[in-house]
Amino acid sequence: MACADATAEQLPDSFPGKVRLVEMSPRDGLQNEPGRIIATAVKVELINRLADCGLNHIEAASFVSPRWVPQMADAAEVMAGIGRVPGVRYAALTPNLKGFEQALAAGVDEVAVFGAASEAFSQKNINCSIAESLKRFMPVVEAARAQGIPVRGYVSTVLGCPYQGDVSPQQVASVARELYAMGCYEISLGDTIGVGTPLQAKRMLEAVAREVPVARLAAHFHDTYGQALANLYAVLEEGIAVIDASVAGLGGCPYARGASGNVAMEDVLYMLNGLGIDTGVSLDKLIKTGFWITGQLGRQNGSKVAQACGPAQPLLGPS
Ligand SMILES: CC(C)(COP(=O)([O-])OP(=O)([O-])OC[C@H]1O[C@@H](n2cnc3c(N)ncnc32)[C@H](O)[C@@H]1OP(=O)([O-])[O-])[C@@H](O)C(=O)NCCC(=O)NCCSC(=O)C[C@@](C)(O)CC(=O)[O-]
Repeated sequence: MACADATAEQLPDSFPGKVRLVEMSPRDGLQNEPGRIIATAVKVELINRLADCGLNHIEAASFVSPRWVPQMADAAEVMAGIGRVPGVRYAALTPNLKGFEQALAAGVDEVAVFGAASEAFSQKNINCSIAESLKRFMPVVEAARAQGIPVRGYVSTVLGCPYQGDVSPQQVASVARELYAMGCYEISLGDTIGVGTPLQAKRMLEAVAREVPVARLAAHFHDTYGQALANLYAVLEEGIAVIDASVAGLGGCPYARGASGNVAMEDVLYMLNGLGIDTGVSLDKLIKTGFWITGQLGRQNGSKVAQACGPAQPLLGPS
């Protein structure tokens, strides 16, 4: 069987017919890369290649404090360097008004505020409580609305926190509700440390869906414990139709100890192709892009599908 041709099965009724894929690698994928600062030109080429794969929603950068996340310090240069493909939405994280103003000047199409369901994680990641973070996001959402820029909202630690352990579905639902009520058009639910399992993911989603329509929710699962695809299948069955993932499974949050990458985009796409769910993305090109970026970073490709299908390409390593 050719790699791009996972056999399409009859789609169960509860599944969405179409899924929007949100590519995380230029931001979530690279923000935690250890060792050396990745060249702006590499980030720019990655984003251009991802757009060429058919991905039309790419989180390209992060306008956060460079002291907190040095890998994202060149966000404005990255935005200035990329080719802007019509129909592709180039998004960026903005934790506060300062970040929003920089993102606006850099010409992003969309911004995202990022909160957490766990107090401890909120403190470690953005240096404030959940309540304070929500207060801080409000002017960002208002300023974005005034400029006609859509705002996405993240809730981290939806299935567990590296600092405080269990997180209740009700707490996730409460933060998601606040972000949605504030004006975020979509809430992305992050299993930041990839500890969740399928029934837990379903229960969490059921609680959130009582507060925010499921059509306004996205799944953002990391694959630390190898559960991400199973968890995605569980939430697809509940109607989730937006999935965040990262080519080659790159990534991890600098403020979540032990967190590995996002679920690999290639693996998600292979599964969706097998379910007959339309995405408009080329698996073949994506696999090539995954090998290209892992070659640039000098690291192994974290996608099982790429490992199974791709030519065993030698790592080029950093030059
Ligand atoms: C939120 C802050 C800024 C608070 O950090 P703070 O230290 O409390 O902020 P502050 O307002 O006191 O400012 C301190 C300094 O930072 C500067 N500053 C302030 N804001 C900005 C900005 N936007 N851009 C550039 N610089 C900024 C500000 O100007 C000042 O500079 P100084 O006067 O000391 O020279 C900080 O904690 C921060 O940047 N955190 C970022 C953390 C981060 O990016 N984490 C990774 C992304 S979240 C994630 O990965 C999870 C997710 C989304 O993928 C979903 C999931 O998987 O769960």
